Amino acid sequence: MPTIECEGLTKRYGDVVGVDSLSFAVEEGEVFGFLGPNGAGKTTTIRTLLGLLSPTEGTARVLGAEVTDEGALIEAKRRIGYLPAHLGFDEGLTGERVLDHHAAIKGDERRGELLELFDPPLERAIREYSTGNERMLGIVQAFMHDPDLVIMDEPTSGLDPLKQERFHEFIRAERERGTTVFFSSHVLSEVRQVCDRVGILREGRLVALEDVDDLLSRGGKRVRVRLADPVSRAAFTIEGMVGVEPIADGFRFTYTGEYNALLRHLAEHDVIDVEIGEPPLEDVFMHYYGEVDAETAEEGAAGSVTELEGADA
Ligand SMILES: Nc1ncnc2c1ncn2[C@@H]1O[C@H](COP(=O)(O)OP(=O)(O)OP(=O)(O)O)[C@@H](O)[C@H]1O
Repeated sequence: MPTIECEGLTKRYGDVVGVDSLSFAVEEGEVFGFLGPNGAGKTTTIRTLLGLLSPTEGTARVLGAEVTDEGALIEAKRRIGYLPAHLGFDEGLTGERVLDHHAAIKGDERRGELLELFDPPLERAIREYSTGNERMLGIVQAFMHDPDLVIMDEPTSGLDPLKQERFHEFIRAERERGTTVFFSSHVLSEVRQVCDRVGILREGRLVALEDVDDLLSRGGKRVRVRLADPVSRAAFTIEGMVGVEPIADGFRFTYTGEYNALLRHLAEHDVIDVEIGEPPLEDVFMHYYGEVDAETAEEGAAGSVTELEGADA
């Protein structure tokens, strides 16, 4: 049984579509990243999964509980940790009281261990907290009852780079412990670092659902080459090169073809320098984020170089 399962999940706010016909499953032990531009429907999905919004159509189950079955969902939520985008803690309480309150409701298996990694000033009132402190308190709260599933809405927003890295390490360790993690993000590098799979949402629809490794391997390589002799872009471009841009003494492009073909091609030129870098995950994501329709994006997901090129333009 998948830990999260949506079938045709649709949420409308009057005439506004929040999410439209979402179908996907998150398996036990997976770390799943949910990406999409502003207004794509990430928060709507998360709030629906937690029973805070009711679906207009379709179904969703978390830990086997239908989200519309209040009794079953209350039971399931004992085993779920939730970190909302807007934390909404009671401003007058100290951090300690917030955690004590949570402990009384859901339990407290791991507070000490978590506070060693994320250390908000527990003795101070929430109104005195910085954004990052509040986020850290939220992380401790989401994990302290040792849940089987943790759902987080943009968990690293407001954390400084050091704390973000600590959070990523922590999530990797959680994965080893077998915790299922579902989180939304705008941060591509964090998804690449910690997720097994990613779903990309655009205008309420799921436009991609795949392994991060597949996404990366299909993304090609970023290449930058400097040449001793001038050559026109048209003459230099071969199959598999995407978004070829002139730079001083050469070109930069994404390469999705066979390595040998590229090396043979480069050997025909007088090469001063060549750099072959990271797969351009950002390009792939920008393709989904950009102003193309969802149908086109799906073709791009199947590996169409032309579509990726179109998105670069
Ligand atoms: N309470 C509401 N009433 C009306 N429309 C809403 C409401 N909440 C969300 N929406 C709309 O639903 C769509 C999806 O919004 P949602 O907040 O789920 O997106 P998101 O992907 O979480 O965005 P962000 O990255 O900006 O947080 C948007 O068009 C938004 O304006």
